[in-house]
Amino acid sequence: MTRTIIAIAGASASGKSLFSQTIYNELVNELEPGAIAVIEEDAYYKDQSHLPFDHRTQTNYDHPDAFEHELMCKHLTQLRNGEEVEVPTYDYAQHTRSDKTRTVMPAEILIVEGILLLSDKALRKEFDIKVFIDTPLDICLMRRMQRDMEQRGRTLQSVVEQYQATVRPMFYQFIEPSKHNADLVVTRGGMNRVAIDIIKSKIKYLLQK
Ligand SMILES: Nc1ncnc2c1ncn2[C@@H]1O[C@H](COP(=O)(O)OP(=O)(O)O)[C@@H](O)[C@H]1O
Ligand SMILES: O=c1ccn([C@@H]2O[C@H](COP(=O)(O)O)[C@@H](O)[C@H]2O)c(=O)[nH]1
Repeated sequence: MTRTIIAIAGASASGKSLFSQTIYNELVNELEPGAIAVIEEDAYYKDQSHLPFDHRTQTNYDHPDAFEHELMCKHLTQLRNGEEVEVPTYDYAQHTRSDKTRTVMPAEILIVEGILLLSDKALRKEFDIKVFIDTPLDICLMRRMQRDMEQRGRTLQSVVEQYQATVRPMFYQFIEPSKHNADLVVTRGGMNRVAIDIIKSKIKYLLQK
């Protein structure tokens, strides 16, 4: 069986999750059970439970070193080879992994979404289709403020400070340059109906082959 791994990369709050989840939700009931799955790069943030909470708030979460990309690569290889994997789960409010894992079965179509997927050479080799969600950074910041305060237990001050200290500089150092590794660059992210339909058509085509 040929399996296809699709990477959806882009800035924080650019709409990667919305784009990925829209494709997944619109296809999941149409396809054979288990044909499609989604994995988040955020699940592979390093475990920091050995560090005091104050130290964890100081981590640069937008630098590649914050992730266990080796484990992610290993899991993608296992999934491609037809093996199930235990994906970690991440707690944004506690800034560390939770003690639960999520079992992911080897789907024919695997969508992977995350900020630094296209900046890592080893990870890039795992992807058959590479998409970059290209959303202006000021719009990402507005969305991130709202989302992080509502869903990730953050204050406005902490979002702004982190944005200036790491999120913005790391975007220019790592994420934006990685756009050139993409096969497709998508504007308007999760609301780009044409782009969503193109990826859906490609997935259906691959599953018919
Ligand atoms: N095109 C869009 N228009 C309006 N809101 C959007 C759009 N794309 C994403 N959002 C919202 O912005 C927030 C961040 O989007 P999300 O998909 O979680 O970003 P990412 O996964 O890139 O961090 C979410 O609350 C989401 O619903
Ligand atoms: O403990 C953490 C872990 C991550 N972050 C921020 O999350 C984003 C990546 O997630 P998206 O869903 O793509 O926005 C990244 O920019 C980190 O800064 C965090 O704040 N705290």
